[in-house]
Amino acid sequence: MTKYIVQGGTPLFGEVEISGAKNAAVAIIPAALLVDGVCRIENIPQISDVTLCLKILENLGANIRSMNRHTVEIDCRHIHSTRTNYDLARRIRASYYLIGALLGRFGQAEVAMPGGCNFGGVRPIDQHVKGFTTLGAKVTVEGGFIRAATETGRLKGANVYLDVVSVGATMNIMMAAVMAEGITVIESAAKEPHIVDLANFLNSMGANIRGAGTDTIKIHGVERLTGGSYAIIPDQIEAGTYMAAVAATGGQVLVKNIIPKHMDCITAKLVEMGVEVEENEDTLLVRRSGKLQRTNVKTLPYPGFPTDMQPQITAVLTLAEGTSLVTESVWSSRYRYVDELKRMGAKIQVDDKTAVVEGVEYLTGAPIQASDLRAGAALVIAALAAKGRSEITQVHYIERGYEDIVSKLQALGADIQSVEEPDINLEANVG
Ligand SMILES: CC(=O)N[C@H]1[C@@H](OP(=O)(O)OP(=O)(O)OC[C@H]2O[C@@H](n3ccc(=O)[nH]c3=O)[C@H](O)[C@@H]2O)O[C@H](CO)[C@@H](O)[C@@H]1O
Ligand SMILES: C=C(OP(=O)(O)O)C(=O)O
Repeated sequence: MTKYIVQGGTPLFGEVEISGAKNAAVAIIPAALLVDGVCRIENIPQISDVTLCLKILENLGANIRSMNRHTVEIDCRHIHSTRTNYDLARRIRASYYLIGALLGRFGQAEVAMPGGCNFGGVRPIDQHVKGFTTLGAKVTVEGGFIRAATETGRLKGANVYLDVVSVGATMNIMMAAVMAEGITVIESAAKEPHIVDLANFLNSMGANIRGAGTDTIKIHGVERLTGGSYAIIPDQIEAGTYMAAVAATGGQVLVKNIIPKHMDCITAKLVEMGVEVEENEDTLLVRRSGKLQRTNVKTLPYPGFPTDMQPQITAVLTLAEGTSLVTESVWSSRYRYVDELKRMGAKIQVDDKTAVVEGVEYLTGAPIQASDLRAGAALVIAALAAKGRSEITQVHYIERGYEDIVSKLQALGADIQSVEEPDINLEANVG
């Protein structure tokens, strides 16, 4: 079992380089299945979700060459199966993209029901299914697999009106439609930066997608996608997490390799809280010396405040002067980390979708456990700011989405170590 040991209370100083975006990478890698050629993908983050995505593709017959730590070449010219490995696919949320990609290229797909972060509520995929069926596929669930297939081997372009703004459904339907016959229009589409990134990737391989980043996306089906080279955008949420860490601990950090526009929704909130943020071409200088001020935060689809930053900003608000309200409006529930923050002395009351956060003078280190990826990030932030020692367990969740988080924080002066410990066998101690 790996755990992080954090001795908190040290302000962060220095520079941090942001990696490629997880939620773009986990879509673009499956999208390589649509390409009848070699895709060179650069700025791939070294995280466990990416490793899994690559393994799933390899099992389907993709030839994957690692060119360097952040660049892979994926050759999907000789895919031999449209049925994914059950145990691999069920472990990540993004495995749902394999359905759109396989269906779009081969007219059929069999993929395990997706996993991913468990926020304590449901994570439906009905809008994905609605999109596939509107394009002419039959979708069933059998033996834990989602099976999607067309009668003719090729989907037919159509208008898809999403009932909820869904990142996953928007990207999945885009993948399925890229080689469909005719034109597909996705209405009420999500607008996150990774949606634009996926469209740019597919267009660079020969697709014809217009309007990504707006709520109407138009896709002219093409016959074939060929190879090319593409670099993934920087991770908005990883960058936001380091910004939040500086806000919590104090100090000054240059956050490098970012797209400032993508950060506006996060920067604006931190500035309201008294954090100074200086924007340059592809960096943000983040500084906090005075007291943190209270604010209210409501998560919304892009360009609103991202739900994937909600736990991290809440961790910062536990140390702000006054009472803040945090409202989660994307997911029905995403507060499993709150009990862990309370172990550190945070004062938070959750009532349905709203957390009432009463700022405290300081947090104290404690043994705490990550319950999902961003919950884990929030605990790291709290532990860095807290007085004393924290032990964070279940850090494999954190490593799903943060490349080298321990060494990046150490380079900023944080006292954080990753340690391996044998699992405790409770049964062996009985009697
Ligand atoms: C791999 C990946 O990119 N994961 C991100 C993606 O998840 P994911 O794609 O699962 O999230 P969605 O944008 O689809 O979900 C948004 C909302 O729509 C609802 N919904 C979604 C699909 C559907 O078929 N039916 C339905 O009702 C969900 O319950 C949720 O309330 O976007 C979320 C919202 O920004 C992020 O938190 C996740 O980090
Ligand atoms: C919830 C997240 O990821 P996933 O959808 O892959 O579980 C996330 O990135 O915060």
